[in-house]
Amino acid sequence: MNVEFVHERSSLAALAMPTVIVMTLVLVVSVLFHMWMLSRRYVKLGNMIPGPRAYPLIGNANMLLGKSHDEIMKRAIELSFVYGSVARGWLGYHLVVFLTEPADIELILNSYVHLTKSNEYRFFKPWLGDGLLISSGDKWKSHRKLIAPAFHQNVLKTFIDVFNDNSLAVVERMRKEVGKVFDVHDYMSEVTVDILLETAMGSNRTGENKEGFDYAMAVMKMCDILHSRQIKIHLRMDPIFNMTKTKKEQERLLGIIHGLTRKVVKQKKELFEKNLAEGKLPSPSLSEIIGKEEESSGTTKVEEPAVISQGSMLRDDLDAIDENDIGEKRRLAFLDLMIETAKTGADLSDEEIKEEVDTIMFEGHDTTAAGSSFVLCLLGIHQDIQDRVYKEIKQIFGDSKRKATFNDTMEMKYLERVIFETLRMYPPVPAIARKLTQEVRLASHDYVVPSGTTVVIGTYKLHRREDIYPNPDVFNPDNFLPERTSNRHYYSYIPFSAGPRSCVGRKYAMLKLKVLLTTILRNYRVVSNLKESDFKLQADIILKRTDGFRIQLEPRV
Ligand code: HEM
Repeated sequence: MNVEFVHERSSLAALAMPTVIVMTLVLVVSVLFHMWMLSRRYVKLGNMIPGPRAYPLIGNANMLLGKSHDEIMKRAIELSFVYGSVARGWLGYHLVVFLTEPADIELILNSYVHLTKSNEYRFFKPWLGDGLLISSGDKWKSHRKLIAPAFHQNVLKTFIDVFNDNSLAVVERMRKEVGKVFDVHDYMSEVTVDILLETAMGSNRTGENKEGFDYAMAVMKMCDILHSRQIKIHLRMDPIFNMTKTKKEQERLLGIIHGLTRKVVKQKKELFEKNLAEGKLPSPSLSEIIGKEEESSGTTKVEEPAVISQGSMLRDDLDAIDENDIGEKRRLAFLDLMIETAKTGADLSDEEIKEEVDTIMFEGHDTTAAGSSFVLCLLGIHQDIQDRVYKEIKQIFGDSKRKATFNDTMEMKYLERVIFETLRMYPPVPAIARKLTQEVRLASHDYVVPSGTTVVIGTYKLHRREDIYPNPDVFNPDNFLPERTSNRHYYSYIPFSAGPRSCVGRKYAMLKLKVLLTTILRNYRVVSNLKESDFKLQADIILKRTDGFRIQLEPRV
């Protein structure tokens, strides 16, 4: 036998020995760890809930690996048919429970206990800090109470001109697309940022205002970065993300965004204080704008916990209010209202005001851009429904070219149903996630969801339940006729979430969508030769089409 060969074999064996020992040790520790985990109440309770077979250490994480976001979305929908309205998954040993039963959803969303957002929301932190969307506990409660009045209907009414002017501007910008197939989302995104710049900060990006322009661009790019952190597994991990060019770009964009928000907060505050020193009290005050009843009670109302029926939610968005009331005379951005609130004794620092403005810019942007884009795509496909919307527009405006008023928006009943139906089938926020800090016994099944679990409320799937919406995959605005909505469980329709932590901007969004969509439809017929089955949906924080929101426009004569 070759001596050299024998020597090589023995040194290989010497090397292999420790490796075998280490591997055996790892295996034994893993098995013991797995057994210990199985014996824990958390895991035992989780395993009582139906779900796909979980593997030691990885749980069901294998189902996500290497999958694109539309594949994950497709798979999640398939599994929802297998496991029903309560299902679980394991990410390693972290329990994730999916709920699509209105009674269970109510338990979570209508509670003042389950308000903590899941870890997924951490990507927003560098931008939004502790703003309303991600804060929790007492901070969230007190800020919600301070901010909700700024979204009062009387304040929103003063924004009608901003909605009109920016809608007309985007109609003009889109003229160059006439006759072509194009992605309408870019336009909807731009007009949304423009409107938010004016209504949230009292700023704009027209003419000389380069800062406003850079800010708008930075908001749009930051949204793209947040999306890519959701989609790309490696970017989800902070240590890896921190080494990428995207992180550097994020820092640059946040420099622009925070720089402008801070500057505007400072300027507006100085102006407010100067006026105050000169005895020029803001008139009317915020409490005068939103009505005497709140002022006299000494507190401002937090939005009602949503125990109202769906039918009344439709009315809630458009309460009849006199066109010539005090609010019309004084248009203030959300930022001004927050400065005023802070100056009248509320505990709201400059940095906190900045965080809330940033939050409104983020939450108000992508959601409404996606919502309006979906409406236009669906109207392009369903010409009969577009004709009915146009007939309603003609009844309201006749042949006049005048701008929409608040009262006009109250007449847009059919369009309202079209928007609600679009948000049913394509909810811009397709899922809501909470981290449980207390265990919950579900209403629909005899399961206890342990504390520490991530609960995912599957809005998209809930909105397509056949027992709630017959023919759920058919676009039918009549699903929102008052006689149909009045018999439905309130928590069976939650595009804006519901309960104490519902969307603070929902009335703003509905009003803006109505003005924007009617302005577009008064000028163009929307055409599409696609079918809804062609839509490639992306499972993300915001529901979008990966194939683009492609439509065509024909000028109306
Ligand atoms: C179609 C448009 C919109 C949809 C579908 C929508 C949907 C939602 C949903 C589902 C939530 C709850 C998120 C969660 O709990 O994780 C939410 C929260 C929020 N939305 Fe909207 N939103 C829209 C427009 C807006 C607009 C225009 C604004 C502001 C101008 C806004 C501001 C907010 C804020 C500040 C929160 C956090 C509320 C809190 O936690 O107390 N949203 N939105």
